[in-house]
Amino acid sequence: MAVLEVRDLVKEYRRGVRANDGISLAVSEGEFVGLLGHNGAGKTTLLDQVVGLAKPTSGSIHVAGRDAVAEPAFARAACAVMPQAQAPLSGITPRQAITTMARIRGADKSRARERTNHLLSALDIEAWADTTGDRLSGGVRRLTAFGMAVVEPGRVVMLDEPTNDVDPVRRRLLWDYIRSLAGDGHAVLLVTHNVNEAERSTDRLVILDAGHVVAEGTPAELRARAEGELRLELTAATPESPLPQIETAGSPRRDGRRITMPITADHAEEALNRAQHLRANGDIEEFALTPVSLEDVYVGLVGTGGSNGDERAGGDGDGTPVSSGDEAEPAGSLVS
Ligand SMILES: Nc1ncnc2c1ncn2[C@@H]1O[C@H](COP(=O)(O)OP(=O)(O)OP(=O)(O)O)[C@@H](O)[C@H]1O
Repeated sequence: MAVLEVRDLVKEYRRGVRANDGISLAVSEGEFVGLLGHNGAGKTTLLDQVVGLAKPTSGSIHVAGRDAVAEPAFARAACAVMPQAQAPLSGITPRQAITTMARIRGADKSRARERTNHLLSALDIEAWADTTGDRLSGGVRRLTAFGMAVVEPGRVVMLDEPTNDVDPVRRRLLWDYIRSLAGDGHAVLLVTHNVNEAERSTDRLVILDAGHVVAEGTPAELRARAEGELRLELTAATPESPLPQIETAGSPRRDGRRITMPITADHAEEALNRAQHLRANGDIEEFALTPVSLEDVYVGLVGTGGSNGDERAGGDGDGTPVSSGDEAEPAGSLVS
């Protein structure tokens, strides 16, 4: 059953910025959904509207079957939110901040203490439990904010970039904890720019571009949209070196000396042989053949992003697509 249901949501800010432009999505009990999108795609605006911090221009939001726009107090009680901005922790410690949030959200003293200890341990921040906020690192502040949000989680848990500033080891603890929240039946909606981590942990992903949902599905479903199952990454001898003659499953992309080519599994062996030959000739320095990642699909869908689409590079965030222009050949052809 969908605990969070958003339909045709439009949010137009005063100066005419259409931050959400007809978004529909649903998150069910026990489901972990990742929300991806470029800077300014409208992710935070969506979360803000669910808990009444911004009012929709049109469309509807239901939390546990109730109209969240008409009943913002209910929505706030039913949703745990970790905002994007750092929590104001000056003069208070992680232990005090998390315990206080537990009390605000209805826990009695002993439960608040127990939940706080559990979170400090699960996130491995016990060493800083009694250090005041102004002396905490950015990562520990972020983990404290996460603890504050989920100490008494509510039926919906919404997290806006919780892993920012967090070290790789604790980031894993954080992802595991978020996964366990879904395992306990909470509906989890998580905003992130970390496509690879989202791919590993979430049940489903929703990709936003300029206020629209441009794709949604399980990580495997989204990966299946890619051209070819593999990527051949080559480092050319010089930025001017011609594109190597290799049969591709789509348009190669180029970023200086770095060239990325979509390859089908059927052509993998041929592509490797060709790359080895080019390296022996000194035409390329190195190469690697890797399975297609969700990041490849994501970059193909939203590119560098931009609220009016002007900044799009035709599908590549860090490289220049060479599907048109002098060096280009149509997808699926032998490029030279
Ligand atoms: N209070 C506001 N008034 C006017 N425009 C706003 C306001 N808040 C956000 N915007 C604009 O709405 C658009 C969407 O912003 P939003 O913060 O929702 O994006 P986002 O996807 O969360 O971005 P990021 O990944 O950078 O956090 C942007 O163009 C932003 O400048």
